[in-house]
Order: sequence, then C-alpha cells, then structure tokens
Amino acid sequence: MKRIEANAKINIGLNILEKLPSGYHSLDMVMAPISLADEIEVEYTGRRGEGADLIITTNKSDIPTGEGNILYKVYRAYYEKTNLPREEIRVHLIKKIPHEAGLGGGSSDGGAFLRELNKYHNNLLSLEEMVDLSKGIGADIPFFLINRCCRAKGIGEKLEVVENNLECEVILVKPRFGVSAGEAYANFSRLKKPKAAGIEKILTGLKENNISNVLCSIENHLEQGLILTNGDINEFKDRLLTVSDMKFFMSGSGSTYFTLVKRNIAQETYKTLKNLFKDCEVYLCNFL
Ligand SMILES: C[C@](O)(CO)[C@H](O)COP(=O)(O)OP(=O)(O)OC[C@H]1O[C@@H](n2ccc(N)nc2=O)[C@H](O)[C@@H]1O
Ligand SMILES: Nc1ncnc2c1ncn2[C@@H]1O[C@H](COP(=O)(O)OP(=O)(O)OP(=O)(O)O)[C@@H](O)[C@H]1O
Repeated sequence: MKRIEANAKINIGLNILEKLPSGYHSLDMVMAPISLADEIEVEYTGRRGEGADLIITTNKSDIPTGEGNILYKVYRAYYEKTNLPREEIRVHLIKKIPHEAGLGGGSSDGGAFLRELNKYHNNLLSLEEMVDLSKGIGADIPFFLINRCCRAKGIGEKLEVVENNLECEVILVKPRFGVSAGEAYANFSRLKKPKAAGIEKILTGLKENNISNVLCSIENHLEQGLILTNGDINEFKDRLLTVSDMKFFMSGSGSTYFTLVKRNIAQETYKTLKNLFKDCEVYLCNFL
C-alpha cells in the first residue's frame, strides 16, 4: 500500500473573461497550492482485466464512493484512453479538505490519483494527454497535475508556472455552508460592472514578496456574482468585515475565505481567528 497526498489550492484573483458556447467560462486567474491536504491510500491487488475495478472507501459519509467519486471518473477515463487492462485498485480516501469550499478538494484528489496511475503504468500518457483527459472531469484537475503557483487561463487548463516568493502563511476560514461552482458561475451573467483583479500586479507582488501589492489587487468575479443572490455569502462577508480589520478574500467558487499573514504573527493570528470563528473550520497553512 502506498500513501499519496492531494493538497488544496487557493485562487489569488479570479477574472471571468467570457461565457463559452460549451457553457463553461474562460478565465484569467492565479492559483497557488497550499499545505492542507487529503491523503489517499492506494493498494494494487494484483488482479487485472475482466472484473477488476476501483474500490473506494473514505472517512466522510457525505462523499460518494461509487462512480460519482472523482477518483472513479479518473480511473475509468484513464483505462478507456490507454486501452490497458484495468488494474483492480483499493483506495482509502482520508478527506481533510472541506468540499464545496473553493479549495479544489475533489479535483486535487483526481489530479493526484491520475499522476499515480500514470506513474504505475510507466508514464504512458504525456502531461498534455492527462490535461486533455481530466479537464472535462474537473476544471481544476489540470492545475493539480502541475501543482505549482500558476497563472491559469482557458477553462483552467492553460497553465503558466509563476514565481511565488511571498514570505507569509495562509489562514483559511470555512463557514458551515458550501457553494457549488455551478451556482457561482451561473450568477456571473447577472453582474453589471464586474470589478477585475489586477492579475499582473498580483504576479509582480508574488515575485517580489510585496504582500500589500498583492492584497490590494485581489478581486474575484465569482464572489461578486454570489453576493447578488447568496444570502449566506453576503452574511459571512459582512461578518468577516466587522469582526476583524484583516483583509479576507474568497477562494475560487467559495465558500472559504482566506487571508495572508506574515510568518512572525501567523500562530497568534490563527488562534485569534479560531476564537472569533468557533462555528467555522479555521486552518493555518503554508504555500507549497
Ligand atoms: C472556481 C474554480 O475552482 C477556480 O479554480 C474552477 O473554475 C471550478 O473548478 P471545478 O469546481 O473543478 O469545476 P467543475 O467541477 O469542472 O465544473 C463545475 C461547473 O462549474 C462551471 N464552470 C467550471 C469551470 C469553468 N471554467 N467554467 C464554468 O462555467 C460549469 O457550470 C461546471 O459544470
Ligand atoms: N474525491 C472527492 N472529494 C470531495 N468531493 C468529491 C469527491 N468525489 C466526488 N465528490 C463530490 O464532488 C463535489 C465537489 O467536490 P469539491 O467541491 O471538493 O470539488 P472541487 O470542485 O474540486 O472543489 P471546489 O469546487 O470546492 O473548489 C462534492 O460535493 C462531492 O459530492
């Protein structure tokens, strides 16, 4: 049995460019891998071919363990693409990344498992082939195949690795409710004057470790759309503004908000926020 990690991500600025004929949206955003991670225990039983399948168990009862799990979708797509006889594999998924949280939890599991499967089969598929195979399963999966700080375009599959020299930690505050990516995107069309993130300024700030330039350039079109109709997000954002003078930003399609803190005050800030948000999941993470 081998154990692989599937880390989360945050979006540092997210602009939606347009709605595509496919119904998806083209994006310009920055994504960064962070240390919060799921664990996936993988065991190849040795059985292959007819009757071999993927057997999933997990520690969370509200995560599907059949064909609805992103791991299963990746497994099926991999063997269809390669025409290899299916290996029987048992996976135990230890979830630590909250779902419907804007942290890429399911997609990260899919990306980590796809990398593992391909490695087991002597890297039969190229990175481009894995991106192509996975982007339709989860638009964030291609990012996790690279798993470095990136500027992401397209629907999330056009990735350019960028430098992240920020000397700070990331504190996540995840409220009890979740948000589905589909709902967040559906709201975008209601936005009359979306406020764009300064992506170039964010990239320069990351490269030069200029935290204030990063913080003052972050916007998220998905959050702006949700604020128009999602009472939970509205309430939570107000709460963040009133109980703390820190700047919080929604990651991806939400519901998690994050703030960036200098390393020397990270622990005490984490303790303060855990106290202020007892009804939320609060995580202290570092950039990977
Ligand atoms: C919000 C982000 O997490 C930013 O990193 C991603 O864009 C969303 O990634 P994801 O949750 O893996 O998204 P998927 O599960 O592939 O898609 C869920 C739904 O989000 C919408 N969707 C997703 C990605 C995209 N570029 N445009 C979209 O419109 C589609 O309605 C899609 O049916
Ligand atoms: N391995 C998995 N981990 C988490 N959720 C999964 C998984 N497989 C399928 N799901 C289902 O997919 C839904 C979306 O999962 P999740 O939100 O973690 O994925 P994501 O789209 O990559 O992340 P997010 O949209 O939160 O950034 C979950 O609500 C769950 O029902």
